[in-house]
Amino acid sequence: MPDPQLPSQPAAGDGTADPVGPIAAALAGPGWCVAEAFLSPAETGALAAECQALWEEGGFRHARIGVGANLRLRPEIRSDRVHWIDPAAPAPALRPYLERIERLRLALNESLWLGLFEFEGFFAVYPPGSFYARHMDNFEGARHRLVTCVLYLNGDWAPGDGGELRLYTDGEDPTRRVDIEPRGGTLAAFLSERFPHEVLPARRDRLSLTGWLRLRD
Ligand SMILES: O=C(O)CCC(=O)C(=O)O
Ligand SMILES: [Fe+2]
Repeated sequence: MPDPQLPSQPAAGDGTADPVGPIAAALAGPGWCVAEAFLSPAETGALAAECQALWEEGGFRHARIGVGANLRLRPEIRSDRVHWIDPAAPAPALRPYLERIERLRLALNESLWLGLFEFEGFFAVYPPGSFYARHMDNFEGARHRLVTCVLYLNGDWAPGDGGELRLYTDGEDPTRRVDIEPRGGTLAAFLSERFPHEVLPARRDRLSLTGWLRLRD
């Protein structure tokens, strides 16, 4: 099996490398990948500042799980806070990311015939001690999310800070897993239906932009 850990790449915005092709290839192969420097430090910093400003305005709420009438607060399962993005009016800081995700959507539709229709996503903040227990991204009764994309926004995340994304690479065997550090500018992408995952407790505020390429309702 090819190594799904993509090599560290130059900033995608500097014209020397485009991460979209390798990510699409990794999703078609092992089904998951980690792309460092998916955004440049400046682009990542602008998103972190946007996230911080929304937080200070009181724009976040406790994340819930489930769908429709079954949406529930379950802090014993997840304790992050979220702010959903309005795709019709994205903040300027979101544009470089949304542009790259749109190209990934088109590349996946071309290579894998996934029929991905749109992106939905939210800023997430995991305050110290918060986590998200092992889960799948599609809740009962809704199977529209095909590709999970998580972009990390803390420019100075260090190994002792916790908050790793633990991805179970073989759903049958819980010992087969990778822990992905949430370092600013890194994108973790995986097929939503294939990989259970969890977020280990963060020891400091952990900022991210989580979203899905999904089918039409
Ligand atoms: O932040 C992460 O690393 C993953 C978040 C997640 O699994 C989710 O929001 O469904
Ligand atoms: Fe998830």
